[in-house]
Amino acid sequence: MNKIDESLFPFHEFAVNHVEVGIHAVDKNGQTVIYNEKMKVIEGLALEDVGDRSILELFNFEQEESTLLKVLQSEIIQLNVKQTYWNRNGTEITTINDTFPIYHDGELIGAMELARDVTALEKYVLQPFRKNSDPVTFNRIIADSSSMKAVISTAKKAARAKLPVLLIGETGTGKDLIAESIHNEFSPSNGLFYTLFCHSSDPLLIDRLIDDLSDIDSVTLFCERVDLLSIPLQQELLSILVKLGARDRQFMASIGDDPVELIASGALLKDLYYFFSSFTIRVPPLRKRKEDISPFISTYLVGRSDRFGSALQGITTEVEQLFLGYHWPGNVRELEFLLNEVTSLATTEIVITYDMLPLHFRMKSGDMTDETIQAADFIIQPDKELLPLDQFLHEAEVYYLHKAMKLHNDNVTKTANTLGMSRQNLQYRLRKIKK
Ligand SMILES: Nc1ncnc2c1ncn2[C@@H]1O[C@H](COP(=O)(O)OP(=O)(O)OP(=O)(O)O)[C@@H](O)[C@H]1O
Repeated sequence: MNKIDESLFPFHEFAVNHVEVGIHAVDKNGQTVIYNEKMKVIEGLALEDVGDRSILELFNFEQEESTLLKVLQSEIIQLNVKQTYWNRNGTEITTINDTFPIYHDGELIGAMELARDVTALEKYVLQPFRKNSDPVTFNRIIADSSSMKAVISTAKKAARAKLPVLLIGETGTGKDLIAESIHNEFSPSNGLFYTLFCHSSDPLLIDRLIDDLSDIDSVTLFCERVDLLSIPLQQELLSILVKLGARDRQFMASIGDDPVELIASGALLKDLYYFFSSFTIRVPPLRKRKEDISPFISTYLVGRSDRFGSALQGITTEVEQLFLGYHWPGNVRELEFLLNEVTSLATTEIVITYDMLPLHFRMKSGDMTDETIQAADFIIQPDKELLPLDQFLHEAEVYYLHKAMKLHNDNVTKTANTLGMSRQNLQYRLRKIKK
């Protein structure tokens, strides 16, 4: 490489780390060589996690599902490949990826993936419960479980009181749906429903909010996942909210974790929490209200049949058992995406059978159910053959991490503290055992 090229290295490095596109490059052995800032945000991984591990180890991909590996093997460019998954923070991410083989002096030296984050866009395009432009109301929300009934009852009180509301819950539990239903409870008198997507660290986000809202008197502002906003932007947001507060405006926000924990870890500004928390509504994860799974599926299938004439009417007992045993880290959204995937491939089938479930789901659900490994499996029995040590240690790790997560209600930070490891390390291990 000549001198002029070398002098451009700092520019290249700057561009790689500031561009709003995730970049992940691997050498021809599949080892990561470039992993930029945006990719870290998208995948929720730190560079230490990536280190010199191969991408097969890092992600919950089947070999044929990793586009980087596919391109390394086939040397064929892959364009516009959509991937949806849950990153280490439990956040659901949808990206559109372009992946290219990389050559030097005519020889293949690796592959590079460029990922565009389309999560926010995707959410609004792909929501079967948001038919056309119908406003979302409480009667759209599936709430058969007593815990969800209590949530809806508090949300209705909040709608009447018109005080700030903070919705707390894991990703995909239905916080946006509840916020919009609160707004529409007394529609049209509530005016505009404005969502501020806080997933972005764009410094102009708040400026745009001021431009959009300063002349509108009657509005509900919903700050979606305010805990994902940087602290300086949270500070800016708070001072704007205080200024905007005077007129006919309602404020709501959602966060993805316990507020005390978020404040302690520096992810949420205490004063912003106080601002929103006149009404706090905790939306339970789906694994804690499994009574909602069947009604959700029935409503989904009826909707699918009305709109696309699908013949599917239900699920087999085997699939139901699997769904009831699974821990649904992506909550209702994960269930909805799974049903989208299954129903889009169905033709004349009337019920969803185990064989119709995608391989990635069958593997995940099999690994993480209690029945897979029992404590007794670790006791040496005279009538049982000994396992190779590696296999024994692997099974013990799966068992121990699964139990530890359960004890802490699937809270990664708390489990990591108890096990004396970093959150990143635990996330990496959990992903590894899910394969
Ligand atoms: N109780 C429910 N009844 C019907 N649909 C639901 C329910 N809960 C969630 N959904 C559907 O699941 C998807 C995710 O819901 P929503 O966007 O409200 O979740 P969220 O908790 O706000 O997620 P995030 O924290 O990622 O913003 C949506 O398509 C929504 O329609």
